[in-house]
Amino acid sequence: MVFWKKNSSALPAPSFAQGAGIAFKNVTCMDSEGQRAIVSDVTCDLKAPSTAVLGLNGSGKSSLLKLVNGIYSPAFGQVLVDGVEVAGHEAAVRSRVGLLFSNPLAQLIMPTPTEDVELSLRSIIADPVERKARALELLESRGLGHRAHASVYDLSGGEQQLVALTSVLAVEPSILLLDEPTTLLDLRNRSRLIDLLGTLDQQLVISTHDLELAETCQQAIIVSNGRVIAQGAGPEMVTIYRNWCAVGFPDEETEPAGQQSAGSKRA
Ligand SMILES: Nc1ncnc2c1ncn2[C@@H]1O[C@H](COP(=O)(O)OP(=O)(O)OP(=O)(O)O)[C@@H](O)[C@H]1O
Repeated sequence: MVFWKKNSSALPAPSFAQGAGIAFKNVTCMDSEGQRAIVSDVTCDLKAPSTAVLGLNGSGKSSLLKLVNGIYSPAFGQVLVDGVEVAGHEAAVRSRVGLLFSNPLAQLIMPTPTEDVELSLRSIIADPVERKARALELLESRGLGHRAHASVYDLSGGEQQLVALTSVLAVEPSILLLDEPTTLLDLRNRSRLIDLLGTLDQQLVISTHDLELAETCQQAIIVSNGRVIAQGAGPEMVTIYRNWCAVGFPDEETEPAGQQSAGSKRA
């Protein structure tokens, strides 16, 4: 696996085609040791306003998201974001693609919400006074004004998630990748987050085990053993996925129910 190369920003600024979406072209990504494909020959276009990525634990969902914003690089094939290949343009792509982790503490790196959002704004607002004012305004708009100067460790999980989302959205990316965004939330905060996602202008790609959330997405893909094995309308894919979870996936050998293990069998 190849990680982001710092000198990529030296390349000429690429011209993005707004709305072209995400394209995987015969993408294979190897694990850190280069021994095993964690994503195998994936070809698909993600253009819908919202796409759910469904799959069992370890099927490769997060790895697909990491390929889109250049945290992981393909060993073979190409990943395109709005018509621009991610490899070689990682910095430019990251300014267009926000990624929200399932555990907000994995991405809140500053001591307080205000400082975290300010850090995010550094790339677009040079003046520190203006930056702080904007950070406070954004936190206020998400109902977090009263927690703006608290320690991020003193926030509830739901508040941490909202701060992380505020930081990611502060730079107005055109695509938002969300990795299991509802996993750590209670029912109320889960509903609030789903409602909030419905108001965003960004193209959303959501890796999730939350099938109700997946049903709200226009599109869904089903990932199994690092391959995209189905793509279609969100609700239709959820029905198919539920069935495969019960009876076995097409690329698994038949095993007695309850004994199937993710990643252990190949078609
Ligand atoms: N950097 C890495 N080095 C080695 N193996 C990796 C790496 N990243 C992912 N993997 C492996 O690739 C497989 C897919 O991982 P991934 O995190 O993409 O799955 P997932 O579908 O998101 O799983 P979950 O639903 O449990 O979060 C797993 O077996 C995982 O251990």
